[in-house]
Amino acid sequence: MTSITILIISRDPEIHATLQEAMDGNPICSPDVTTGSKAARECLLAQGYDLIIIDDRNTGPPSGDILQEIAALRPAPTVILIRPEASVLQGLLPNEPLIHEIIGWPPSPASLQSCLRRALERCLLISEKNKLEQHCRCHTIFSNIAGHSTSMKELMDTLTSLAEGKGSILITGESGTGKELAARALHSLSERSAGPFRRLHCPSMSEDSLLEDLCPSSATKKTETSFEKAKGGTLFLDEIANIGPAVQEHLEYLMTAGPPDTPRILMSTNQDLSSKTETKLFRSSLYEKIRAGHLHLPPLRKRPEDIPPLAHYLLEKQCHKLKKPGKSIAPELMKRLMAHPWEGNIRELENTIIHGILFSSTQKIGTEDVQLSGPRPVGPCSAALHQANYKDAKEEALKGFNQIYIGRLLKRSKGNISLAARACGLERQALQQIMKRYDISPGPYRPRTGCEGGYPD
Ligand SMILES: Nc1ncnc2c1ncn2[C@@H]1O[C@H](COP(=O)(O)OP(=O)(O)OP(=O)(O)O)[C@@H](O)[C@H]1O
Repeated sequence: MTSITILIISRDPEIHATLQEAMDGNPICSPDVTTGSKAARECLLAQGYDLIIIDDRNTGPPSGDILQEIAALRPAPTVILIRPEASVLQGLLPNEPLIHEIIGWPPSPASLQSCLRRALERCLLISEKNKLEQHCRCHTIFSNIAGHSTSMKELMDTLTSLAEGKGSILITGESGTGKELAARALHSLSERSAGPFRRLHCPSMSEDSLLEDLCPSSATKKTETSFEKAKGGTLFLDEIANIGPAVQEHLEYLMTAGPPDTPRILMSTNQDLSSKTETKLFRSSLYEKIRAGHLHLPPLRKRPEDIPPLAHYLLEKQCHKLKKPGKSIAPELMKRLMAHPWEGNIRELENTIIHGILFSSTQKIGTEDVQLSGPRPVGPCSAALHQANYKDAKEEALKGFNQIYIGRLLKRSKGNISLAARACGLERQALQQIMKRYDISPGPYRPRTGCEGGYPD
């Protein structure tokens, strides 16, 4: 049976007793009682409530501060306000939209019963609606996550239960294992799913701007900080391993004593934070806090049984995205995919599939349509290179690598730069810059007439 969590905020023991008596015998009620605003705040931080009853009789204007904090809670609770009897009739209250029922005190037993009944019915309906929405969300979210190995099933279970909590979560795993996908799933499955999801890519920000962005408000920043934009939702700090000491300290403050409207904080890393704490590069007190909620994504090579479902899922997804007719994977290619070590994990698999879609000329993608072993290292062993200084030798090796690698891409794309860029996971402009730097022209790879199957850029 659904149980309704209730918080009664009142200094008056008579109110506690009367309300508890009115609810007595109702098995769905489990009221917590608190006497002052400070204790109430602690309760609100610790858990979510379906129903909050606030005694507002002796405090002048209706408890503005606490009401403001309640207004920021997600999901929004049902709120009952207890007022001195006379003031019930005194027009609208400043926070009227937040308040669902007002009880004039002392109430008649009948009016108290009916007010509580209405509020509890409302809470039950909201809880049923939330459950249904959660069920639909799970279905949609999990249909975007492929893989049915035992480790993937365990991962889904951990993800679902972590999503239901309120604490911060650390997502670890090698590059390309799906950490960002997991962060988005955690947000979508959480009770904050209606709120915003903001991602901060830590390595691409300076310590100062990261610090500024993590502030509830910042005098120096003209635009809203990411913290503000993520209020009521989730803030995802991607790649936190190298954040500076000041950011680490502020993060720890947010996680321990941040304001109640602090967004839920998710973090990711592909590094070993525990060894970073040993070398004092990462605050051990922060590490202890963030690893309390931990989700680890195993590398693809440790779950080869996930490769076929992932390959099929990514094939369908990318054919749709690239507006290509449905294709299939030849059995020989699937065998090669299963045997490949996938150091770049699912992102590498996805890029391989994109390559196959773009370069296969039939409906079936075969081994000849993909590049699994990557280009062979070029030139570094030549005698001439060994005589050059390090900088020149490196530049020469890079030139050779780029000419062969990009040359092969352009050959396959018949000189089409956009297509070549997409196949290797670069932006068109970035590929063009590299081509310019290493003096690579698409001309020789283009068909001689405009109608020999070349693609317009
Ligand atoms: N289980 C999965 N099912 C379907 N697609 C997946 C799965 N895991 C990852 N992907 C896809 O693989 C790609 C890489 O995933 P993502 O960006 O989440 O990895 P990451 O671990 O955050 O990578 P990085 O550390 O390099 O930032 C994305 O396109 C993502 O949608």
